[in-house]
Amino acid sequence: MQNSFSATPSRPAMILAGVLMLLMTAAAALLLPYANQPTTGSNLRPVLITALAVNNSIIAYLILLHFYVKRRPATGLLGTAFAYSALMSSYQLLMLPEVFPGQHEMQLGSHLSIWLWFARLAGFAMLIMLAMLCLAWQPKPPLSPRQSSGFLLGCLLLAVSLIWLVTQRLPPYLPDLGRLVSDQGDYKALRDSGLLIALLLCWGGALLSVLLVTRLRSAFHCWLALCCYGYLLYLMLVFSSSHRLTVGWYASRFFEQLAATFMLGALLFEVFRLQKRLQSSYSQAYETSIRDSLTGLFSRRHFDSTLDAIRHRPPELARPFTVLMADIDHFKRYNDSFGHVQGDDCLRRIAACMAQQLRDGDTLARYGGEEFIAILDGCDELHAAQIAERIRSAVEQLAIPAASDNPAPRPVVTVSIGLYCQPASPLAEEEHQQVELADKALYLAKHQGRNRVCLLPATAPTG
Ligand SMILES: Nc1nc2c(ncn2[C@@H]2O[C@H](COP(=O)(O)OP(=O)(O)OP(=O)(O)O)[C@@H](O)[C@H]2O)c(=O)[nH]1
Repeated sequence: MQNSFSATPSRPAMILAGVLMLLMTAAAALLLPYANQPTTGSNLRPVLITALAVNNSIIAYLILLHFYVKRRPATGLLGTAFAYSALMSSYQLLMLPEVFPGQHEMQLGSHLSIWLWFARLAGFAMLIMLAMLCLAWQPKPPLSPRQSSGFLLGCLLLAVSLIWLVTQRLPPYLPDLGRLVSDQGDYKALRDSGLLIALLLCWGGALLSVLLVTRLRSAFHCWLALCCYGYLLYLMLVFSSSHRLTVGWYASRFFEQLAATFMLGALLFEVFRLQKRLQSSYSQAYETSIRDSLTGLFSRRHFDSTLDAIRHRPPELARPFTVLMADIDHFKRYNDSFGHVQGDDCLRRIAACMAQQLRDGDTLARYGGEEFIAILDGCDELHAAQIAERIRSAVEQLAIPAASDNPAPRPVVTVSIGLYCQPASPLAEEEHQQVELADKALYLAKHQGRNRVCLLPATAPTG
């Protein structure tokens, strides 16, 4: 069930839902004494039913999309409940005399009008209860993609057949409901007929099933419960007034709209939350993909793409840059003496030390094994040599004890550094040639006795 709408309600969300529930109750209680007061307002029935149909269609669409992702049958049924309500509202709208005044066959008689209203509300509540029942018995693994397509089709068929049954098949067999509402909009008789009690029981059942099955463990279910509560207040206000277009009549419609608005708000919030989660997972995945897991420096792949971007920038933005390649001296001996775990620690300390010596805009990466590489953008030979010397000296000053068989004069871990400075007007044109040249400089540094910086002149042959 938690997988269906996963976010546990946060404290502020619970408080907001609680406050809204209290406000709704207080507003309904305040309005009750004036429920029968007539208003001078015009008949907004078509507008209100249109709003309801649109809102419920969007809600159904969003829930069914959620079902398509999570493939939980209960979610499919819940979407069906809202789709049913939306379709029934649309049907009711098309039949209103105010919408097609000339089309007599389209106009609702009181009999059909009451029946459609009753069937929409009762069917909606029962479908919510069915969804909750399904949630309580829901099998743990979600449906397979094929099963979920079949289930979705089944759900839509269920909604459409229910509507067909309600609108086309059942009306001739129903007792005459027309007498329950007079032409002047007096529905006192409807109030006393037992239909309202039946609707109250349906929505009470729906609210109870949401509370019992979900125990409000997710934010979405909190709002679903509030939606059911909104429908209960709606029915109470219908109960307390006896005429159309009275304060109670308008207030009841307001609560019905409010119930739909809560659901829409909750679903849009789910979408927003999902987008936020997606964004943060993407950022996390991207960060992981460009980082070396041991040292936290950039990965070789990221270095390559950065170098590529620098190499291909437009000529008007071209400026010199330096490729710096550093390699820990006699690291094999270090590993052999102290073991790989301590070797890893040594790599991490040297990586952090090197990163400290560079500017924010420089790209420092682990090139592989005990080799590091950096791009010092906008850095000419003079500055690059100073920075490289600073790095070399900082690593030496870390004073990490070297292996006992290290032939260096000072028994600490050191690095050799090779530099290649690329002037603004390129000498080395081929892909990765700057790296090859920096590697060549590093080889020279090793050859000349290690723990030193060697710079390959930019005028060196590029072959
Ligand atoms: N602990 C540890 N060792 C690594 C890692 N990657 C590479 N190495 C070790 O680094 C050592 C590199 O050895 P060599 O390529 O012979 O170079 P060197 O001993 O540093 O000698 P010079 O470079 O010539 O000074 C090998 O022993 C590798 O096992 C790593 O991630 N962790």
